[in-house]
Amino acid sequence: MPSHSPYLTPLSRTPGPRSRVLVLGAGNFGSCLADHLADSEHDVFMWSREGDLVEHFNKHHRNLRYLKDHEFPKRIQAIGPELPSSTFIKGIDVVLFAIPTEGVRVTLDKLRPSLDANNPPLLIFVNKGIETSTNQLTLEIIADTCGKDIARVAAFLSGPSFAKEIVKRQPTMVSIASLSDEHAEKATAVFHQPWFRCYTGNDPIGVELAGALKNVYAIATGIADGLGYENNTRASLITRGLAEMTRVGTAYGANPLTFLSLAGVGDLFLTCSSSSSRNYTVGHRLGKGETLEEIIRTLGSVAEGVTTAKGLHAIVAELGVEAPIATSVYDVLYGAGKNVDTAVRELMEMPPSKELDLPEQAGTPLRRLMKKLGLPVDRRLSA
Ligand SMILES: NC(=O)C1=CN([C@@H]2O[C@H](COP(=O)(O)OP(=O)(O)OC[C@H]3O[C@@H](n4cnc5c(N)ncnc54)[C@H](O)[C@@H]3O)[C@@H](O)[C@H]2O)C=CC1
Ligand SMILES: O=C(CO)COP(=O)(O)O
Repeated sequence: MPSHSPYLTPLSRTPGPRSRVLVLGAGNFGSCLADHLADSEHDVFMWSREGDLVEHFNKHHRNLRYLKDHEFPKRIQAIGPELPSSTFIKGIDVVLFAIPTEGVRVTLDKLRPSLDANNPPLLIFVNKGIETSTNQLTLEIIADTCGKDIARVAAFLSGPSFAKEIVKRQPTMVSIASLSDEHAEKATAVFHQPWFRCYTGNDPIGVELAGALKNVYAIATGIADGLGYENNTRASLITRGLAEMTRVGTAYGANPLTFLSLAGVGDLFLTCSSSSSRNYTVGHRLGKGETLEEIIRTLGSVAEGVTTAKGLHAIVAELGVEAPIATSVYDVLYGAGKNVDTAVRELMEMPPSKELDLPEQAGTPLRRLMKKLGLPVDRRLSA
């Protein structure tokens, strides 16, 4: 059972349909969601590419490297390091991708021959990033690797959800979006519990962009905090970060309201204001004077904002939108050693501008994607 404070009443489970779920990735988030799903009485198989972790997990019901203090339910079976066979996958109802974005394409490529395009398992993605080699979001990667039938029904779960709090059954709320309303509802039925409320939506591109971009702004607030700036600065960066995210998202074709959702401002606020966030921590340590190489070497876990800052920089250039905070983060991480203090000063010395402005031309990347998927663009487009 999860370890609650004795003063908190644990929320009880709501019985629901039982599924056979394959969780890909046994890091912080994969193992935390495997725990949640097993506690929701699903049959859970958790794949890891780390053979020693698999062996140790099945013997001791503990994860060798992540969430080390937590004892996992015995009904989770770890598998790996090889990906499961086609026959195994044919018996699976839900495949949950909980690996970093950089690993999604190659994993989908390997799984594709096992996926029946006419009757695929429900595919749910929780990664929050932009692929660096293509500057694509995961929905675009799915369309490339698996084709339109699978991309049209993929679902995306995102929102303010630190793994270490979910395993303690702290009340948590997330967004689940898909181009298919039916599949967003199916994914919700798999995850929803009184301690883990899921809200459905039909803007997966907005949900994905919000989840990926907030990591870059968390690096920015971490830098400011690390430098010694205080609450006014952090609140201002979060708010201007939200304006930037909404502007980029709208130009991409997302619904601007998505940035006011759990996946949007909810996760932005969480990640930009807590030292539990790896992305915030990267920024904080940069602000304190450490080098990026040293931070990455010792972090022990992925901070997607570091790679996403590159993809975002390219998208901002392609769409021609203003994103000064994202540009500053990119310059600090990759721009000829720009000093963090200089980056903050340059932001503060920009000329005054309108507070809320959305781009007039919206949706080119989304139009491209919807055309590829053979779907109408009208109700998805923000402007
Ligand atoms: N930790 C958290 O609280 C949350 C994490 N996320 C997102 O979930 C994704 C995974 O994050 P974490 O589990 O926290 O990361 P982690 O660093 O704790 O674990 C990553 C896992 O993925 C595996 N992995 C890494 N690269 C891989 C590849 N190329 N192919 C196959 N497996 C690979 C690792 O072996 C490890 O099992 C990220 O996109 C993150 O932004 C989303 C919400 C909350
Ligand atoms: O996305 C997260 C919580 O919702 C986790 O954030 P970090 O990856 O910065 O730890």
